[in-house]
Amino acid sequence: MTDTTPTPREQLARQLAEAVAEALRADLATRERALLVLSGGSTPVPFFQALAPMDLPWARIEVTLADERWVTEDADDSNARLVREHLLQGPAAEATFVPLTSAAETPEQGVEEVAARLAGLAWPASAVVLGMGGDGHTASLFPDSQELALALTTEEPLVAVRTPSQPQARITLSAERLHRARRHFLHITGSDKRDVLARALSGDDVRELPIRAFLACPAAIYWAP
Ligand SMILES: O=C(O)[C@H](O)[C@@H](O)[C@H](O)[C@H](O)COP(=O)(O)O
Repeated sequence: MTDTTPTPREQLARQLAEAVAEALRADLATRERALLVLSGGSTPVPFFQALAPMDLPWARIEVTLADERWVTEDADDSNARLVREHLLQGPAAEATFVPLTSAAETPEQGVEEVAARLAGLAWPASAVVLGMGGDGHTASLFPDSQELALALTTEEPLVAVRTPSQPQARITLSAERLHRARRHFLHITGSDKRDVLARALSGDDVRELPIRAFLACPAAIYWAP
């Protein structure tokens, strides 16, 4: 007899999907369109898979990314590919997805075009779902990035980011634009990230642990072992 009890991480993904769906429904009760900002990486996949089949007016929902690696959409490490493969399936395929890359060689060359693309979306976002790396980064706001100070202070929506800890050039929503949301969710799993979160909650230096810029938005923390 196979055990069908969901794991803590599967339960977490489902609870987060229900909370995000509820946020979208609430906003769409009074607005024509709603915007959802998602992070990439590995953690969100079960969340995307739990959200995709939900009964939502997907044709009125816009989806974009908190950040992206500056790679083609068919690359293994493309966040756009992750969203298309795990979220924009079935009912959710009706959503409007706005990727953060262009045909430009570099994010520095592409940032203006992508910013123009974002301008027409339904800001403030209904929800921003953030992840977190072991170094306390979120989106592509990395402690070892020379663009971190700019990304934390600029009024511009997007920043091109290069950082020694990452193999690819990246583009990220700025802290200002990530804050332009009605709700923030932090989706993390495992004991290592729990310990990083504990450190982040016990200090104030955002440059040391950039996730700190979003812990008092307020943020709903979705963590499972
Ligand atoms: O492009 C990315 O990689 C994400 O947007 C990034 O900010 C992610 O949320 C963290 O790196 C955690 O990634 P994992 O979920 O893979 O640990």
